[in-house]
Amino acid sequence: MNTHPVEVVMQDNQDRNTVIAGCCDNGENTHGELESFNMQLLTSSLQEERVHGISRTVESRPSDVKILVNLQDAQTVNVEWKNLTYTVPEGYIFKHKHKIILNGISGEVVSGEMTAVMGPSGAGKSTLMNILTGYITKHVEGETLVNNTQRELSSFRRLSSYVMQDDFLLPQLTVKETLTVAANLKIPSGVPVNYKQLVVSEIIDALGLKDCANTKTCQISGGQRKRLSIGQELVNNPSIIFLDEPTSGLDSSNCDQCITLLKTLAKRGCTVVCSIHQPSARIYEKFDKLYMLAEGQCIYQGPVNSLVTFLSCQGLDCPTYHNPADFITEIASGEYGDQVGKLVRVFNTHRINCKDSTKQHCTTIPQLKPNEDERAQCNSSLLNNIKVDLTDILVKKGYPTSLFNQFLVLVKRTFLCVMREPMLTQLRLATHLVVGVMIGLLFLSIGNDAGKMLNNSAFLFFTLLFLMFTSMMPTVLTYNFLPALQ
Ligand SMILES: Nc1ncnc2c1ncn2[C@@H]1O[C@H](COP(=O)(O)OP(=O)(O)OP(=O)(O)O)[C@@H](O)[C@H]1O
Repeated sequence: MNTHPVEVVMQDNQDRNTVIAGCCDNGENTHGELESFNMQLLTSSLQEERVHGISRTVESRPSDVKILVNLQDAQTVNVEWKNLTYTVPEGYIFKHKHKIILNGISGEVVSGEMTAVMGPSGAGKSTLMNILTGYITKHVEGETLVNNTQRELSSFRRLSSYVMQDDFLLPQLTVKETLTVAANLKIPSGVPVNYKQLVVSEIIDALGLKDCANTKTCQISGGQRKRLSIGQELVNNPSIIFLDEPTSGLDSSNCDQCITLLKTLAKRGCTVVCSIHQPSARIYEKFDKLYMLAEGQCIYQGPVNSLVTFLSCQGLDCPTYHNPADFITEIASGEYGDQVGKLVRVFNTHRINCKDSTKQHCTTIPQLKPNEDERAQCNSSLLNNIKVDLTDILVKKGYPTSLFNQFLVLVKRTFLCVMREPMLTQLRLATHLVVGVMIGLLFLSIGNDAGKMLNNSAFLFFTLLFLMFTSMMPTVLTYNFLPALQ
C-alpha cells in the first residue's frame, strides 16, 4: 500500500507557520473521510498543546510524522495503587513460611504520561506489572483504583494492553498476517476493512517492520519480534498499555524508535507504563515519570528530570556525566550503603503529607519546591484528571467482535498454520490413509451381517478414538517433539 505525504501547515500563538506533519493517505483509497479524519487528529493534537500553555514550533521529525495518524486519541485512564502487598507462601509441602515480594507500595500512573518502572533485578518490577494488569490477583492486599473507582477486572482487561517480556507469536504466520488477525479480533466488525488495513500498514511502518512484513515470525529477529508484540497491542488503540522490558534485546536505534513510538502514544492521551532495566541516559530522559523499586518498596516516584535534585537533597550527589538511571539503580542495589530504608521513609512521609494537606497531586518532589516546569506538568496532570471520561468503557461488557466473527478469524488462522506446516500435514494425511485402510480391511462388509452388530459399535468406537487422538497430535508434536528435533 503506497503512502503519500500531505504537508499540513498550522499557525501557532505567535502566528508562525509550522509544518506539523506529513499525513499518510492511502494511495488506493479515494475516500475523503479518512483524509479528513487524519487532519482532525493532527489538528486536535496541536490544539491540545495550546491548552497546556505550550506555544512553540513543532518540528517535523521523520520518525514522528508518520506514526499512527489513523489511531484515535485514547480515553483518559489513571491508575492508582495503595498499600499494595504481595506475599507468596514458601516451602514444598507445608507452606507456612511467607516471602514478601512487594511491601505496602503506593503510586499512580496518569494519562498522557510515560512512566518507567525501574529497579535492580529481583526488585519486583514484573510482579508489580502483573498485579496492575490483573494477571496476579491471589495473595495481593491493597487497593487498585482506576479513575478513582475500584478496578473492575474484566472491564479493565478490555481497555488495557499488556506486552509481556516473552512473546507468544504463531511461527507460521507472517508479520502482516499476525497484525491483521489482531486487527480483525480487536477492532469492531463494523469498521471498514480498508481502515483495518490502513492501521496494520501504519503500525508496520511505524515499527520499522516493512522489510519483514511478509516474513514468517519464526524467521524474524528478536528485536523485530519484540516490536511485533507491541504492534499487536496497538491495533485497537489501548487507553493504557503496560510493557514489561520492551527494550530488552533491541539495539540502541531500535530501542530509541520503540520508546519514541510509546511517547507518541502517551502524547495522544494513552497511559504508558514500562518496566525497564537500566536505560541509557538518552532513553531515560524520554520518560515523563519514574517509579523506582528496591527490595519490593518504592524509593522514588516523580518526574525523571527531578531525580538528581531529589537525591542530592538526601545527600546523594550524582557524579557529573553519570547517567541518573544508573546512579539510582546503584543506590537501590546498595552500592552507596544502606540507603533504601531512608529513601522509602522520605517517600512515604511525603505521600502522607500530600494526603493530609490539599490532596494535591503526589508526583511533586519530596523536600523540594516544584519549579515552574513541574507546576505546569502537575497542572496538566490535573487537567487530564478533570478531563476524565468515565464513560461506558469501564462498564462496557462484551467483545469488539461477535463470537461468530472470532470463530471465523481463528479458523482461518489455524487453517493457514496447518497448511504451512508441511511435516505435520503430510504426517496426518499418511496416518489417516494407513489407519483408514486398516479399519476398512478389519471391518470389511460388516454392515450387511446382522450377526456382526457388536462389530459395528466397535468400529464406531475405534474411529472416534482415532479422530480424537489425531486431532490432539499436532499440539503434542509441535510443543514437545519438534523443538527437540530442530
Ligand atoms: N511466585 C513466586 N514465588 C516465589 N518467589 C517469587 C514469586 N514471584 C516472584 N518471586 C520473587 O520475587 C522477586 C521479584 O521478582 P520479579 O520478577 O518481579 O523481579 P524483577 O524486578 O522483574 O526482576 P528482573 O529485572 O530480573 O526481571 C524475585 O526475587 C523473585 O524470585
